[in-house]
Amino acid sequence: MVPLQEGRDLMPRTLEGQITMEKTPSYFVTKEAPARISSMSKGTKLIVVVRDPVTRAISDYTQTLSKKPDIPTFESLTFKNRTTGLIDTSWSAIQIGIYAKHLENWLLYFPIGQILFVSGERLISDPAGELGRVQDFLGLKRIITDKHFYFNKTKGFPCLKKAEGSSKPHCLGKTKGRTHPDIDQEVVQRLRDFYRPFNMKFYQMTGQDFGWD
Ligand SMILES: Nc1ncnc2c1ncn2[C@@H]1O[C@H](COP(=O)(O)OS(=O)(=O)O)[C@@H](OP(=O)(O)O)[C@H]1O
Repeated sequence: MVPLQEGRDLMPRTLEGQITMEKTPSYFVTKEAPARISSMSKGTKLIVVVRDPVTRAISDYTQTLSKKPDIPTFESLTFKNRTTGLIDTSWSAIQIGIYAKHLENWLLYFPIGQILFVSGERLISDPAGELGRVQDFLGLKRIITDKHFYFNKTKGFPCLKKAEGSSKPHCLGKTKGRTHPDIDQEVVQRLRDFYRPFNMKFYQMTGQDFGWD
């Protein structure tokens, strides 16, 4: 994360009728981020894309594995002690998915109405619907609709019919939508049990049921 003044200097000036956006996934889990952003601009609207924390952890691991193929297995990193089933909550892949805990930190500085939670699952199954919510939240006209997307069977994900400034279709790159390794189902179940209470708390805090169970 860049220091506040530097971060502000890097941001372009926002004129009347413009919206300045900044995307840094790690902000949601960075302890100092809410205070820093709030002191820069209290009215900032925040958008967080969340997905099932178990799939998120496996996705995170898959990304690391692609860069460092020699890391231990997902199963061995998950536990502090496999025999007792004690989960290693200090492993970032696990820690990041405890959304309720991170959200508590943001609610010290921002009202819940200023944060939009986008479902990662619906972003795939109904991209236009989810982007409709984003446009409404930002006070924009619903310009992006169903017409802008098609389902790419090879990629297995929705893609844009036409990329901005181009007449060609555009999918996200090779690093998005990687095949995940098969994980021991017992470990997956243990993680489901671990996250359940945090997920319930998160649904309660956001007033949204993300259907992760
Ligand atoms: N349209 C489309 N195409 C490809 N991928 C899609 C799409 N929509 C959502 N996703 C999901 O986005 C996941 C990658 O996002 P990340 O959060 O890792 O992105 S980022 O690196 O933090 O910017 C990526 O996770 P993985 O499947 O684990 O790669 C996808 O599940």
